[in-house]
Amino acid sequence: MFSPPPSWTQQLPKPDVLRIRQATDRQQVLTKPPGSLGQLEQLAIQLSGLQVMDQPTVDPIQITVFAGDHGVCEEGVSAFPQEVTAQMIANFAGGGAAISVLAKQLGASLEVVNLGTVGDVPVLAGVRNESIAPATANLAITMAMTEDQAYAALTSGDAVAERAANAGCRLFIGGDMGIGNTTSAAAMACALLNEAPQQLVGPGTGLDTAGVSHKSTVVGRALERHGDNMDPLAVLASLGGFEIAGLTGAILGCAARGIPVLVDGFIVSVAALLGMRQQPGLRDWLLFAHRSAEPGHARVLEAMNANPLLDLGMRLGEGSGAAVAVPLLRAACALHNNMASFSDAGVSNKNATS
Ligand SMILES: Cc1cc2ncn([C@H]3O[C@H](COP(=O)(O)O)[C@@H](O)[C@H]3O)c2cc1C
Ligand SMILES: O=C(O)c1cccnc1
Repeated sequence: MFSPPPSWTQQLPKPDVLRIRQATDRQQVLTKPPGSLGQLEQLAIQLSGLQVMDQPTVDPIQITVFAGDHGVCEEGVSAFPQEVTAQMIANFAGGGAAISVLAKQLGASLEVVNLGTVGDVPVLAGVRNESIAPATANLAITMAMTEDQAYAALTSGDAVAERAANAGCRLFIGGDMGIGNTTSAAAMACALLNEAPQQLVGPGTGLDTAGVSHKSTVVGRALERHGDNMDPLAVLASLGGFEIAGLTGAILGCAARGIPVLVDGFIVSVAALLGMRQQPGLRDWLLFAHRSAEPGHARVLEAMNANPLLDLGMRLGEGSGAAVAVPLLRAACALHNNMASFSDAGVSNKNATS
């Protein structure tokens, strides 16, 4: 009955080669030794190619936090109780969550898409209730969701991208809220990367050593049930979360509509990895903000050949690490767009012979 959004299967656009060449040439003639702005140069060039703009910009920014609860919480895999998911949705809307503060500081638009929580979520400004079910099923013992539920979550994510494109968004940041989601993301990453749970399972919100060991056992049971099927939809339905599926749908949907995506931490990276397994061309559209302290993130980044901008020991989710990296992208664009060239400024360029 349900089907995936078009961005799940249709060819994604590619970066504009002409803009990439022009932006690369421009970086060579700005008043600095070539390459001296390091990754900031590459960021501006990538954004110019993706946005098909001579003067790249990251504004306006859309931040969307996807929320969903996880049946696997009944295995005792999180340091926090499940009702926190719904309570945090109210906190996002009330302005008190980390991402609320950061979005306000950046002047970015923030919305929450609730794909299903155990706790009640009242009608709140800035929160869309698109509940699929109160929670996923316990992935340690059964499929987390049906294929139809996975399609519904992917479609909610795609609709976020559609609204962002209609609003003229130039940069998308996805965030996650779902107690238990580091278990789901670790299980998905193990399945996609053929890794053992011990390699990718970490403390999440703050489990102690015994807690992490128990969580690894739970992920191991899930992987045994799941088998070695690496098909992205199968991995998502079997081991995923509604909010992770929503993130994948939004990330693919943004790429399909020409919007670059600044990837946050462990959870969002696993959603992006899943999207890349379905659509390898997605990689072009991703910028990587930070390396989360959640230990599995490094391996997931490596699988995407990603070298993130920041390593601040953050491990929150919500899109917070991506939000913190936005000023670097703004700096990259400002430098690219506003620096003088050697000829404009009358500065002697590098000796042709040296
Ligand atoms: C108050 C609070 C705010 C959060 N914001 C994001 N997370 C993050 O932590 C959770 C994942 O960790 P685990 O798998 O250990 O439950 C997710 O909700 C994630 O978004 C939070 C967690 C808490 C407790
Ligand atoms: O890096 C993340 O996305 C993360 C880490 C811990 C808890 N929640 C999210």
